[in-house]
Amino acid sequence: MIEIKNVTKSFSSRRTIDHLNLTIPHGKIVGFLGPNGAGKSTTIKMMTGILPIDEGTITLNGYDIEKQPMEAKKTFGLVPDHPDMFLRLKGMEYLNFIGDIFNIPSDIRKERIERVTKQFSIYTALNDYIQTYSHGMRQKIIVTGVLLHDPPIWILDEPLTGLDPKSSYLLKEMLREHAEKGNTVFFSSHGLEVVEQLVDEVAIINHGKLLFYGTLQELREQNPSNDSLEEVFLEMTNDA
Ligand SMILES: Nc1ncnc2c1ncn2[C@@H]1O[C@H](COP(=O)(O)OP(=O)(O)OP(=O)(O)O)[C@@H](O)[C@H]1O
Repeated sequence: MIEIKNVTKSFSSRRTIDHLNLTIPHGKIVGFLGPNGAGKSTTIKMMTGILPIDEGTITLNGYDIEKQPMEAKKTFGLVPDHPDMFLRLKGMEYLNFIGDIFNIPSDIRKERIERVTKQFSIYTALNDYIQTYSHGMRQKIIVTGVLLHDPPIWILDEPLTGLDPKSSYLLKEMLREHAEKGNTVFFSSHGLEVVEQLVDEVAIINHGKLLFYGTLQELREQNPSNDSLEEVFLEMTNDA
């Protein structure tokens, strides 16, 4: 479970996140929607301890990300929007680094790395430098790292951008399976079709404020005059 309580964040006195309250429960896939600049990545960066919070608190499975960062960080895996990290490591070195940090026994490590990287078709690239990987391959190596330590909470910032259809399908299956086991999956997306296929609930923000949180069914019931999720979304986030 992720609990965001009254969180505010400003950049150079411009308020980007404005008293945001949101609880992401166990056992659900929650999609995080909002137009460009709405504050999705900023929220995810505060959730994961990358950016400090100005006001309010964020807890992950009960651990405060600012007061108990070590405990909180053990409970989640993050797939960031720009997967351009550890470029000077080879794929296998990166995965072993993750395995060492999270004390994953070598037999489990070997089995998970082999299984997931073969599914993602990056097994044969594990001895290449991440620098040489495409955007999609970089995403896949980070997702493999998350699956390697298998934390209860998965947080993903636009995870499907740049993935080929097979990998995108596979990742969606993995997200569903993770939530079905009672875990928490929270991902931001601009792909409304993906959201419609995958999520149990959606959170919609604009200008750092929560506009809606609930199921797609509830969203439709609240907006009966619009036929599609696209129309609901456009009307809800229309600034004109
Ligand atoms: N480090 C920063 N310094 C100054 N302003 C920032 C910083 N990070 C984000 N912002 C601003 O905060 C606002 C929200 O940005 P954010 O990246 O959270 O939006 P987003 O919803 O993820 O957008 P997108 O869908 O385009 O990725 C934007 O106006 C952005 O310019």
